[in-house]
Amino acid sequence: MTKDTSSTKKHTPMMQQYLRIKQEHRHQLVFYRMGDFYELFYDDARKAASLLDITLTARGQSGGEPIPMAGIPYHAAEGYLSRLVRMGESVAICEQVGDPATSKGPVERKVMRILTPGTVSDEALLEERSDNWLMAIHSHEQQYGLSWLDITSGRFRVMEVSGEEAFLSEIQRLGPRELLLSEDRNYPDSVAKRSGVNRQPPWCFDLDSAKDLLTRQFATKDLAGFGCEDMSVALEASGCLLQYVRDTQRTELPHLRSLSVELREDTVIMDAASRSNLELDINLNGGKDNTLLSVMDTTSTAMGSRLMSRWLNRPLRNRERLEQRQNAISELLEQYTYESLNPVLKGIGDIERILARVALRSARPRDLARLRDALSCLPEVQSLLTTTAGQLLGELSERISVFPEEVNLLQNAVIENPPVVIRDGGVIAAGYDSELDELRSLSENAGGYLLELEQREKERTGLSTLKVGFNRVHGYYIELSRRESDEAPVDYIRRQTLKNTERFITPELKEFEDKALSSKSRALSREKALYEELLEKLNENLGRLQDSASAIAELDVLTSLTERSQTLNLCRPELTDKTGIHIDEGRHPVVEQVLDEPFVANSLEMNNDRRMLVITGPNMGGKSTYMRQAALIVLLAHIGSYVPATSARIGMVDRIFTRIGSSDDLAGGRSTFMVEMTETASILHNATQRSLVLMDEVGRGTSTFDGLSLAWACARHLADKIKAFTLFATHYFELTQLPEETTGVANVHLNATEHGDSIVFLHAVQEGPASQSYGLQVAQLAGVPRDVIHLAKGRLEQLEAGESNNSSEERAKRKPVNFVSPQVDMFSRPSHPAADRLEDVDPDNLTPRQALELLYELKEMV
Ligand SMILES: Nc1ncnc2c1ncn2[C@@H]1O[C@H](COP(=O)(O)OP(=O)(O)OP(=O)(O)O)[C@@H](O)[C@H]1O
Repeated sequence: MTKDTSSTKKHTPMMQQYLRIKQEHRHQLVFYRMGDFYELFYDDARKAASLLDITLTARGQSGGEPIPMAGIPYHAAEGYLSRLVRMGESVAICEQVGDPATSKGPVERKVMRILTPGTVSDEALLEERSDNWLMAIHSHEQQYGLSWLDITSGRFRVMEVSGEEAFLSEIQRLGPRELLLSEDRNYPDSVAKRSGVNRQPPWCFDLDSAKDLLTRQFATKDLAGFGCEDMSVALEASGCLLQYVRDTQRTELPHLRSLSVELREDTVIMDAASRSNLELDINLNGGKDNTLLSVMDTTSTAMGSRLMSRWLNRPLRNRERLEQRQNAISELLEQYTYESLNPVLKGIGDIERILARVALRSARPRDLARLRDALSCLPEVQSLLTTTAGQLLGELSERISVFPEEVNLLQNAVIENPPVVIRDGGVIAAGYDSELDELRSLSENAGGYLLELEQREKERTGLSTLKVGFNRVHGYYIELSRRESDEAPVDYIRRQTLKNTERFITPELKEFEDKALSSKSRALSREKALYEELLEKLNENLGRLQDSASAIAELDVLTSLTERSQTLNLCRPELTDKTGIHIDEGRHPVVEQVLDEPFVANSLEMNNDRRMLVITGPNMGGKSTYMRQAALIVLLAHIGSYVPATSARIGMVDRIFTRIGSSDDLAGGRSTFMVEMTETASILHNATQRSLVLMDEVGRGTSTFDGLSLAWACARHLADKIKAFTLFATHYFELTQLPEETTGVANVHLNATEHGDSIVFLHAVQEGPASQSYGLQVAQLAGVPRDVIHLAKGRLEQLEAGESNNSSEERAKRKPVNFVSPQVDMFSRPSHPAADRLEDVDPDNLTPRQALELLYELKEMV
């Protein structure tokens, strides 16, 4: 805060009040209510002006300085709030609670609502198809505790991970909207500088307070039942998170009913880079189209769509569970139940979030109308599922209850199409409450009474211009033209003089006004009380309602997967605990959808004798597509989905790694090559025999020899030491020698043919290495000027001639050396010192790092 706000002493009384409130809400923008405006002052004003592009002005002076101010009209506040929250800002809304008429000094004000990106539950402030995670993190050395909650569903999770990479990958998986970090911990910029980061004092992460808070929330003796009793770092994070939610919501949180532990080992692990490379729900440009989710998600409800996204981001390794999902799909397919389920599910909508708002007592009238319509659909879902025999569908059907009492209650209590807010009433149906009906009839019958009064007064006074009217400021009145106003009877008391008319009130009209207005306001408060009571009644069954909602969401995802399997012609993959991947005529689920021409299906065979495929072929030939389709098929199999192939047998994998494409991480201070090597290092450290690894053009970002050497060393390490299932696409033709050097490696290539001067890509995968590289033809296709192509052709011919002159005979003489691949074995000439150095090396006992260092050493020698 700037110096002009540091002392409250010299400030005006109003500013003193503001500064007191601001002191308690230092991390939030304070919206301070002033009549019809919310005003922001000092730094808040500067920030809001720049974020919202509104005028920064000044409101008088206080403490001897002008007060910077930015104002927002009260009626337009929602739009501005939503923009701020989307930008990751938190806002404290401070209302006038005192009566201006009786206040001495500034009207009493109080913060009534706190909006933060991770705790909003208002529909207008949320993205319908994304989870809205609030996350807290704590750490001790390399042990990280994560706790995350979606207040709009009550989903509350914890996890502990070791090591920064795992920690970063989980944050990327969940993409929290708001992140609570301790003030005394340092985290990498990708975490600490995210939008929505909120630093909390270290004592908020106290373990004992956390346990106390959590057991009170769940009304349990301890946390043993949740399986997280010993996860102290994660519990410290959970405690901070729960306290934060309590502070911002200022209401009970009955929909937070349990805390679940997530274990990384249960899932197919993907690091942050692999996840984004595969474009699961966000494409490489940051958009949402052309992603796996965009193709697979035809769910009928937003809660289903959010679950689908969670499934894709967290593939499972539990084969039994996955087979249950497959069985559910095949059952839905066989019975065509999915076609009948779709429209019913659409009618149910997003009850998960509605129920959360019911729990938070912030449900709007339309939420209740939607809940009423949704609950009325549940019996139909149940009857559609009665014929199922499968385990999972059976389980879901059991979890979906019917709620005749709640439907009845809502049908009787709420009108068919209620208004957006309860503020002005008109929500509770007639006939639901006799007291409300009576109060309403009093105020509604006013019209008839007033007409009768007008008629009566006209007759009594004989004045023809006499009219009875109502005005919001002055209330009821009798109006006479100026001309006739002098003839008003004595009991007419003058209320207001207008240009052409005079307005009066009579004792009778005043008495009626009091009664009518009071009955109106009494009806309104009665209605609000009934509304609260309604929410209360719905909350009595909250647990069962939430269970039904989550089962419906799961059914929705399964129905969507079923529809997709039919429409996209997918097949049921066989899942096995044996290692290996066998895919017949596989397709890339996303590329297939966007191509105008037919997609060329390709098979893939990987087994213990064929663990690495070196993939060559021209640029644009389809190497990346082929590799990604393998990963996406494996991933889809691990969510229980059918896959784009004619048949598939997938050995369960533990991790999927991708080193694909490169982009600079300039903001993070890393060059393309550095990014590439960091990702490669992570793969070499973490891949196992059960991992699927995609390596696309490793080493491209540096000089040819460096790059080739690196690519080669990585490939050897993956093939010889790790024995991971690896697809290795490369333009380094020298790597096609790998199958001769080591076991378990095979060559495949993407084919293309020359057509005159041009090239035709056939996109079919064939055994063996590619025969040539077609780089110049592709450049020509891409529109590189003819002169440049011509120049390049000349240079290529020179290079090729030079190479064949000096190496054809020598090459023949060279015996294959285990360590260096044919084109880099320039060091193996007997007279060279590098050759002696190589003599000392045992290639089988080299770590990748040693191999790289050795290569650099050798390079220095020549
Ligand atoms: N199997 C296929 N069937 C039809 N079209 C395909 C197929 N595979 C790839 N394509 C088309 O070819 C384009 C290029 O594919 P891809 O990016 O996989 O080539 P690449 O060999 O990795 O190229 P580069 O070496 O330049 O990275 C794709 O965008 C797609 O339009």
